[in-house]
Amino acid sequence: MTTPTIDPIRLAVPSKGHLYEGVVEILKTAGYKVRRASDRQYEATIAGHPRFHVVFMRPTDIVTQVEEGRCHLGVTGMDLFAERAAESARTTVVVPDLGYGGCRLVVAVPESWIDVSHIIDLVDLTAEFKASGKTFRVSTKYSALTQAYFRKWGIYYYQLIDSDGALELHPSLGIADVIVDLTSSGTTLKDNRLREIEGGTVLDSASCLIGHAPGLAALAAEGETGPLALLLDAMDGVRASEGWLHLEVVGSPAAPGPETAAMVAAYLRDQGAQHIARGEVWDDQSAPGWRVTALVAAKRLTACQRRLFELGANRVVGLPTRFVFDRDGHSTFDSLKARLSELGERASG
Ligand SMILES: Nc1ncnc2c1ncn2[C@@H]1O[C@H](COP(=O)(O)OP(=O)(O)OP(=O)(O)O)[C@@H](O)[C@H]1O
Ligand SMILES: O=P(O)(O)OC[C@H]1O[C@H](OP(=O)(O)OP(=O)(O)O)[C@H](O)[C@@H]1O
Repeated sequence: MTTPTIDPIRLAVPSKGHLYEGVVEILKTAGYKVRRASDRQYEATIAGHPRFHVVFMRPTDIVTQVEEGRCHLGVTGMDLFAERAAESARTTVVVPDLGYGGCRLVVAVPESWIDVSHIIDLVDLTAEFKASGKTFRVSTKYSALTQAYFRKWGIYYYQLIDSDGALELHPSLGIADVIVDLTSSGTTLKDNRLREIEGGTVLDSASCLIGHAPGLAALAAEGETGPLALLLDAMDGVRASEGWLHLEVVGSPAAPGPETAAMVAAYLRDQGAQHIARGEVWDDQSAPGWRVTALVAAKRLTACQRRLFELGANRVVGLPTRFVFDRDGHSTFDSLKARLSELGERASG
């Protein structure tokens, strides 16, 4: 008798660039360490998770391969998903923002265009170009998003120049009048004497996790202990823990226990701490004391510690958190499962 082979779960990860390291780090923290020998290796396994098979691709190709079902899951930019597959019934967004790769798709004009400060100014300008027999040219890699955005603002008279990179050079070279491109720090626009205009943000983007709906439906059917649920739960736990420390404040036995602990808890609440709990403890001499635990934003702890000592703390410890699971927290797997079953019902009925 032959053992039935189980198909691998194919996860597509950007091979390099802005979106690569963030996901590899999230996966590693979640307990899914990608074993990749070199950055020229385009396939990898995940230690301890033999069902997963990682393939490295360009972020644009990831959208296509997930759409076509060759990959169950893929990490890409929301900008690329929105441009290519937003209306696809087969691709679904599993996690819209993985917490890195943030950038915006914006309309940028030459700095010298002092009369153009708002997107609405392009309505008249493009009409003027047309009236004088000129073509208003817009360079972009995002023609679908640009067209939809311009239509929304009533901008109709322009020609798209499709291009693959270094668009910021196009206005000064006379290839285009304006560009629609990504920005994050703003340095590239500034260094090329371009600027954003008000109302000119076409899209806010971040790294996202997308999936092939029919493939995911089969995996979701394996339930809460199946590999899809375990991966998504682990990623939820990691993302919920990001930026938080597990704080332990231990109080002097000399300070009146319950009252001091209550004051410390109230102070931490004011500082935005979460999941605050307090209780009685005994030191190794059996002297009674108190303890407050909480989740506190890592960036706030240093500024809090002096006040905690003033209130009666003896020791303040901030421990790194790796996973945070909260009974009322968002479950990506549960909401995905609900969405997939809705899609399934719609398709069958
Ligand atoms: N400046 C930026 N800061 C953060 N994220 C960015 C930035 N620029 C682009 N991104 C994100 O990274 C994605 C592109 O990734 P990257 O440029 O690394 O790969 P690529 O598409 O293979 O690049 P190229 O086509 O230029 O070779 C974009 O679609 C966007 O989601
Ligand atoms: O606002 P900034 O922080 O300056 O970032 C913006 C730049 O980042 C991206 O380019 P990328 O580095 O991906 O190079 P590319 O030209 O190959 O796309 C984007 O296309 C911009 O050119």
